Amino acid sequence: MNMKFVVRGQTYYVEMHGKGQPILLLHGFTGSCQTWHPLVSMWEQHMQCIAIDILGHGQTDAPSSVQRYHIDMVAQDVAMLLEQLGIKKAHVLGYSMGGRLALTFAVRYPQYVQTLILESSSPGLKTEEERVKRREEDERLAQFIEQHGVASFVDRWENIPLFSSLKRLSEDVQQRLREERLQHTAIGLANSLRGMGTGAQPSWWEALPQLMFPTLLICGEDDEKFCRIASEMVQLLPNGTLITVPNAGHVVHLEQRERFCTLVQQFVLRGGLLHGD
Ligand SMILES: C=C(O[C@H]1C=C[C@H](C(=O)CCC(=O)O)[C@@H](C(=O)O)[C@@H]1O)C(=O)O
Repeated sequence: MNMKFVVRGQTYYVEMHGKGQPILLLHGFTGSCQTWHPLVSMWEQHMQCIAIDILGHGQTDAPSSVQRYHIDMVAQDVAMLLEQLGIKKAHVLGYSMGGRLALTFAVRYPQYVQTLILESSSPGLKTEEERVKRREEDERLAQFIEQHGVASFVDRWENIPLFSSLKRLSEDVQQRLREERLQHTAIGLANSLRGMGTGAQPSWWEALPQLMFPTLLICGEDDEKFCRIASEMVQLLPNGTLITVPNAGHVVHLEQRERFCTLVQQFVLRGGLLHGD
């Protein structure tokens, strides 16, 4: 079921599939609800899947004001969307940028969170020096998008080292991912980087020890950077589990779809426990 909701003047596109325990699905930068389509068919028998196009992405509005994309603003939008949907508590799954949003949402609105699942994500950058440097990098990337267009940006983006393992996937899967990345507007992607990029958000490193709900961190074995981040995060989480998935890089849900699906479903249906816990 596809719906649109207005939240503080912004129209959000939402897809809902299945029945059972609600799970909120938050895609990554250049993603959309389509990110989850290959997985929902396996989850919908047991979980009510609620996917959102994040501000600036897909069929959700892409406002011109950078401030509107601040990750705290978007997390509040998510809370208001759940209220409109009548959902008091949900499992929350975020991939990459969507994981940073999921973590922001969990820190700000823990009352809504049953369990938290973060795929290839981070709590942000620890120091203001790192954040300033990253904001400058993301500003340059945002200007590239605006000056050269989304297609040129996607050509560049899909070839960064972080996604090198995706070349192992079939042409069909790679083409579908490319088409998902191409659907957005330049202003939406550029302002998403400026407003909710890794350098623009607060650091949640010091908030991790306060997160009492079960938290599952998933990273791909070949994604050294985000496995390193996850290994540090799990030490700080009171109820954290880290699963490193072999033969996968940053996009675990694509590169090891069955394993990812099973991990998430087991974690959700067992209330935050995994086999052998
Ligand atoms: C390249 C880095 O940062 C980017 C990498 C991943 C994030 C993401 O959401 C990518 C999703 C995708 O394209 O499949 C993105 C983000 O969190 O906004 C980061 O900009 C890096 O080395 O940190």
